[in-house]
Amino acid sequence: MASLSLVTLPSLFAPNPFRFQSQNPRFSPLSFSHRGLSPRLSNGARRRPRAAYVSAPASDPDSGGAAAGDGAPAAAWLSAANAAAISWAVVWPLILSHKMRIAASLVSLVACTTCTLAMPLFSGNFFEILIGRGSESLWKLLSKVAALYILEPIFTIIFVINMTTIWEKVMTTLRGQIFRRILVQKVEFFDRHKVGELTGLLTSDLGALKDVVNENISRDRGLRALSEVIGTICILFTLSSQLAPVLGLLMVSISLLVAVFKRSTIPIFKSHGMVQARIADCATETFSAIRTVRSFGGERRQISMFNNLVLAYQNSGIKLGSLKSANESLTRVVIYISLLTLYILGGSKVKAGELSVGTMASFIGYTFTLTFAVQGGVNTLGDLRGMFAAAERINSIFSEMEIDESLAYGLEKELQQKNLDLGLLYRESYSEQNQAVNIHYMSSLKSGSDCYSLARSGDICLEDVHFSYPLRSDVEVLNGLNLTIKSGKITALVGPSGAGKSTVVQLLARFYEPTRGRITVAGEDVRTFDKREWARVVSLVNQDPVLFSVSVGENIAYGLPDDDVSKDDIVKAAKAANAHEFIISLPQGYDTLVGERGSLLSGGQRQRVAIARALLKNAPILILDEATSALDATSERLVQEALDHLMNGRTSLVIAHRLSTVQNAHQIALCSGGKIMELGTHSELLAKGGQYASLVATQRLAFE
Ligand SMILES: Nc1ncnc2c1ncn2[C@@H]1O[C@H](COP(=O)(O)OP(=O)(O)OP(=O)(O)O)[C@@H](O)[C@H]1O
Repeated sequence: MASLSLVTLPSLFAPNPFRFQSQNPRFSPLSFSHRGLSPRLSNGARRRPRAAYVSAPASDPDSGGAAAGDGAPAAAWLSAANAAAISWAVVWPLILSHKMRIAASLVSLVACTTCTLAMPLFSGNFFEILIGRGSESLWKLLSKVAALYILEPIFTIIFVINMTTIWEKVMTTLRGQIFRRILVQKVEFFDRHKVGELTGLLTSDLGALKDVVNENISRDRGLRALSEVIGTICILFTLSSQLAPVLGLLMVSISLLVAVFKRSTIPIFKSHGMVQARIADCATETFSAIRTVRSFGGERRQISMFNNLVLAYQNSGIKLGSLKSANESLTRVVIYISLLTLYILGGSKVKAGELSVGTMASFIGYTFTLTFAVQGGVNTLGDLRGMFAAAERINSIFSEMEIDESLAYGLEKELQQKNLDLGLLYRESYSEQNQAVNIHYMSSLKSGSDCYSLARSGDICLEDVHFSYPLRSDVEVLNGLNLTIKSGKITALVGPSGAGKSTVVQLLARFYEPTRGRITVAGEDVRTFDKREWARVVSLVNQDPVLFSVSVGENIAYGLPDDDVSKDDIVKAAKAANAHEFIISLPQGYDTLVGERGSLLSGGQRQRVAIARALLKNAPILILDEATSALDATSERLVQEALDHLMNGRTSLVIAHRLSTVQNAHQIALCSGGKIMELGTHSELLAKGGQYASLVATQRLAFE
């Protein structure tokens, strides 16, 4: 992923040039950049900044990834909307794209296995020479052994490097794919799944997939174990068809033992893993709620909770250890019994002159090779089981996924305009027919400039809007809401708690779409615009704006996440938002980090940074959802001034509980029971003596 690289221009900022550095790699998923595009002018056109203070993401993750086969056009995601995220059909083409490395891996695998399997044979010859029966000289044999000792590690290195590289690349692509597929899901998907669940999917579940190769490329594991088992059995039957079955029996019993062990430990492993996860949960919850813990004196309770979990973890760990040691001992017993049988049978054959001492010695060597290889192979099977379980978990989450088509297609269209050949990850599902459907869908979407000019000049109308949240589809939150938000004017939306005001905001921001009715701008249904374009024309500032844990400057620049933003533009926006003064008083000015979710700033400061971000975005439609409700009088005044500046000339919808803050709005709409019950100016509604008037009375506001 590209990190947010920042261009500094010493000539512009001398003598103390600002040095923005990407402090937080988590910021980097800002993807699909418009590198080189510049902030919009008021007419929607783009302007190139004089100097890029905060640049767009340094490299487009998709273009960068495309080289590694990493990247999927949104249309391809769509065509694969119901395809499993992890399946052979997905993974196999990714593996096959590294043909040279696969060939190198296979050749080196055969070569290093041959070296390994040749060693017991040479040991046998060694003993033959020692007892004077060998046909070659000792030094010649020893030089062959030395050559094996040199070659085996070299082939092993080639095998391990190639296998690791192939799998790392495949996993990088899969991670990118899954992240993108999550990112274009409908908002309700994020209502349904916890953040921890989704991050777990990208980290531990995909980690299990990654480990299956990383942990099985060593000797006696995975493919090497398999090739050693096959090779050893062939050699043994060639050496002695009578003794080979003894070792065959040994192999079967060890496999059974390890398999039984693995099965018996599954529940303990599971509970061990679960307790581990609960320990992590407990620690995260305690530390993130440390102020609540302190204020309630809850330290003892948290300590005892943690101790109980650690104790449970210890007990399951000890149980696992005991089972492991039992398995080890049993394996050894089986090896010893086999060796004893081999000594008895083989010894008598050597004595009778039916078997050479060298062959007998080789057999003993192969006993160990086979044992370890079989044991390793069974362990690999266990890991594979874990991998399939992880893939199943990932696929089960994906099976519920519903791609936000309008967002994905918008993204696809943008990428196509940039002539980005991303390579298709879901080739098998990206048929010509799919492409035709996608192109048709995309061409029916209105262009970005249409969207911008309509949003600048047209009224927004909510026409007979009905809505239920997908997770509570039986409860109708909005039922037939009609409202016209006039272009360039301020409309206030007020009403009792739970009336549906924030829901209107969510629909206007198109986080959700109405279940019935429509929202139009200048008469055009907003669904005819792709969501990326729509997002550019709507600015949303709410009560608790989320800042990223990067610097103040970068947070403001996020108003235009795909553009190179100049320092001048950032400062201008900050000044207009009444934020410049406090920003320059911070230790590193615009370079000061704001902490997780902006926790190192006060509520009012966060709010003003968010307003500066919205000012930089310069969107024609503005939505303020309780933007000043959490502030004290001084902050509120500063923020209100900034908001007045922001609202100037824009189509604004303001939601406020404190009616004093909206009395000057051009029109006030009273929402109740999912409908607009009253509409007019403050004085008109007061004169009407309805619900608004009684709300005003309740708040004891002496307006006139
Ligand atoms: N994501 C959601 N999923 C399901 N129901 C929701 C969701 N968000 C809100 N609701 C429900 O929708 C109804 C309207 O909520 P909404 O937040 O729009 O009210 P509001 O008028 O903004 O209230 P307040 O003034 O208290 O913020 C409430 O009953 C709420 O429980």
